[in-house]
Amino acid sequence: MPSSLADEPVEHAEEGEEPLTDDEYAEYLAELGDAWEVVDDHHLEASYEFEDFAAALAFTNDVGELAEEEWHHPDIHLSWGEVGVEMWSHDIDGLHESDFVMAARMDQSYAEYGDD
Ligand SMILES: C[C@H](O)[C@H](O)[C@H]1CNC2=NC(N)=NC(=O)C2=N1
Repeated sequence: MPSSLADEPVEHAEEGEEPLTDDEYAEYLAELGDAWEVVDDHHLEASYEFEDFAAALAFTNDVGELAEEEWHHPDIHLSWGEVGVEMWSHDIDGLHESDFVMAARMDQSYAEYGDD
């Protein structure tokens, strides 16, 4: 069973490394949930929906803990019932495999907020 993207380590971009091109990131994007899209070949963007503000805040905190653990941080927009996320590698001002790993980890976390 091939390892899923979420199981990959978050390895930061090397100094001077080029951002991924659309051909290079296509395979990673295909492994992410439907919430994600690439914007301007620069960053990943997703919007996750929740039943209320409290659930959206809890997810925001989960993402924040993940970001601190991996030292790889998204921009997060918290609203009532919705969390918007943007993910890219500041060091190379573009996309790196680590951004897709983080997005896959966020999808995994979101799966725990089922519509029960
Ligand atoms: C100043 C701090 O070390 C840098 O911002 C680290 C931590 N978090 C980061 N997060 C993201 N998304 N990209 C980075 O290059 C990055 N580098």
